[in-house]
Amino acid sequence: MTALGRSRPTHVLANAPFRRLWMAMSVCSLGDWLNLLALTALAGNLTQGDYRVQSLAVGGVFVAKMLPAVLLGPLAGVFADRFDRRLTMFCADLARFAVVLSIPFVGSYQWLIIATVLVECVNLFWVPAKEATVPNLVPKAQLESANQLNLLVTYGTAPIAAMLFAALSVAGDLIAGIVPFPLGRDATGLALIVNACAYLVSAFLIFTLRDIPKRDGAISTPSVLKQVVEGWRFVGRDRLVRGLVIGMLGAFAAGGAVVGVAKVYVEALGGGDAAYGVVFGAVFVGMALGMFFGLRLLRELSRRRLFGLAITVAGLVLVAIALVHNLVIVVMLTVVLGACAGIAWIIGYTLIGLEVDDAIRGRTFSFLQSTARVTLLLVVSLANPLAAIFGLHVLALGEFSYRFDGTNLVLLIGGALAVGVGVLALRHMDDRKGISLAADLIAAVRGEQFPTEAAEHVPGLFVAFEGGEGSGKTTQSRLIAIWLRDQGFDVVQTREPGSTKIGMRLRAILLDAAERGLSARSEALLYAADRAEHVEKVIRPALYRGSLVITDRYVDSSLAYQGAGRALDPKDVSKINAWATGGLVPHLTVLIDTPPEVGLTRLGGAADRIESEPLEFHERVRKEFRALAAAAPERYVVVDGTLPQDVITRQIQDRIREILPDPVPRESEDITGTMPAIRD
Ligand SMILES: Nc1ncnc2c1ncn2[C@@H]1O[C@H](COP(=O)(O)OP(=O)(O)O)[C@@H](O)[C@H]1O
Ligand SMILES: Cc1cn([C@H]2C[C@H](O)[C@@H](COP(=O)(O)OP(=O)(O)O)O2)c(=O)[nH]c1=O
Repeated sequence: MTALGRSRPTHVLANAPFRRLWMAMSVCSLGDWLNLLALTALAGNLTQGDYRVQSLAVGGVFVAKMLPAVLLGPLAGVFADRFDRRLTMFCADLARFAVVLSIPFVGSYQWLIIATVLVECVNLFWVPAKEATVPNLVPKAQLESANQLNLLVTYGTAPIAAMLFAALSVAGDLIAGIVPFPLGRDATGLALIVNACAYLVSAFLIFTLRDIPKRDGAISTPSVLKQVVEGWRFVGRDRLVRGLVIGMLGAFAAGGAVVGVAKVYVEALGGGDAAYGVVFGAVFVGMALGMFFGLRLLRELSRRRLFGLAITVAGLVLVAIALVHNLVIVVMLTVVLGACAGIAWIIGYTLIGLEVDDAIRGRTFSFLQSTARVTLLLVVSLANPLAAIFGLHVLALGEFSYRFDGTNLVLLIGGALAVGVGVLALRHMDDRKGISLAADLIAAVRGEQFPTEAAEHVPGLFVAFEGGEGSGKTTQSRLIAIWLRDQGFDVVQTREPGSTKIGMRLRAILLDAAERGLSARSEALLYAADRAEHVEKVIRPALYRGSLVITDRYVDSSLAYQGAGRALDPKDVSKINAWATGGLVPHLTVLIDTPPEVGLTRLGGAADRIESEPLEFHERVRKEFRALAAAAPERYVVVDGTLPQDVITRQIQDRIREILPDPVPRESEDITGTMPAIRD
């Protein structure tokens, strides 16, 4: 999406030859979608009567449409390379025109399938020739915009084609009512004629496009299967990407299930070809709505959570579609389904763009595209045969009878799968563990941000040490960490600022005594930035491994030093820190309360930027620490820092002992059975 800002796609269209090619592509895309709709509808109409035969017939069209690309794709790429591209595209368009036009005139299912395979074989020449031509017509800097426009017409024409198909069906029925319709058995003939004409228009546009060079460089069309296998090797390694890819494919499959069985399903509900067009279009209209408006909705919800949620809801909606036998409700639900799938796609794409390393981003995208094709092929080619095998059942419940057929079953399975994938994605990539989804959702609906994390829900144990300069935090946190390790706990001892790579740089800026000009606000933001890194890279991962995390300073330091010390609004400091930490609160905070006169005299070496603040500053800091502890005594232990070290240590140990988990987690006790428990 960022590319839109860099070079507007309209600039590419200012380029006359590309504009002409783009128009040809648009017309062809519209024709392709119309073709898919008309052929599946015609296949269904030609085999009306037997439910199983009809399901298989519609499924056959999908298989005939997809198989040539999978089997012959790479081969055709090599051939397409040897011919003049303009001539290739021109002849391909003429051939497609002739073959598509013949379908309604012949009007038999066998010819429909043969013609479909022929058209797809011709497409195998047209598509690589077009792909190879675009870089010749467009300067490199605008290639990305050109590809976006390309994508826009590839999918953007689908709802237009669906609506056109519905309109043509109605018009066809009307004409057939007045004069017996001569072409084919029904109104799909009209759609196929329009489809054939679209290819003819494209042929004309291409013919007049003299700028297409004969050939230039090789066209490479790697095998789809090879792309998938190789892509997974890179993509499968990363947990986040794995979650995203599985989720996006789940969303894709859910949409595919509806598209695959829509014709037979709509007919079972009493709808004709026009209704089929409407349901088909509803998926794409919903998708477009989801992509454009979905992200504005629930702006405050974590994107990763919204992603999983959208897929889960899509699954539930699909289940409802499977069970409700009312065409109007089904169309409305289909729009919702499309919207959920659209939201999932756009979040997935954006997250991959933002969070996946540069080095594997390109591969991830191309992996996704090729896997999406294979998924779609599998879903649509399995959906109809599965529906056919299951056949038609009518459940009689007293006076009521409930129809449940193969398409219902397919939609039900698709829905259940999507729910499973959605829940998996929610679990796999949750960035707000410990906060219930419901609480998060309610907050997001109200427009509130980041409800505080209830510390009890985080696995592991999180203890923070706080206090003024020289109060003895470092000494005590070290002693406590040793004591805990001795008991068999996995302990991560860390501190702020500066426990991450970025944090070390921030620390250098923050504590450099020469850095006098730093404003209070930027100081607060830099400490928060360090904390955000610290939480994401060190603390959270350790807690979720079940470790005990001991940190020397945390949010309270910012509230005390920046809030009270620098006199910033405590609410603001609290808010940026809640954002930075995702609301992570320690289970226990140990405050070592030492008067600044005492603490400051303990320090050796040159004073850093903060240490060299006047005494009143440190007094304010101390007061704030004590106020924070007094406000939530259950989460604090306050010890007198002037006491001898060993006395302080014992006091802290006594308090921590109360909240220590069992060193051997219950699950592993179950597994290990008779293994002795770990003692000293
Ligand atoms: N309870 C105590 N009594 C006296 N000196 C102490 C005590 N605790 C720590 N010290 C000493 O004070 C100095 C600062 O302690 P340190 O743990 O580094 O404080 P902080 O991390 O809070 O700045 C160290 O030299 C340490 O040995
Ligand atoms: C974490 C944090 C530290 N600070 C200050 C307090 C300390 O003077 C300094 C941290 O330096 P450090 O050398 O770690 O001091 P200490 O041993 O006392 O912890 O940064 C803030 O002002 N805000 C914060 O949020």
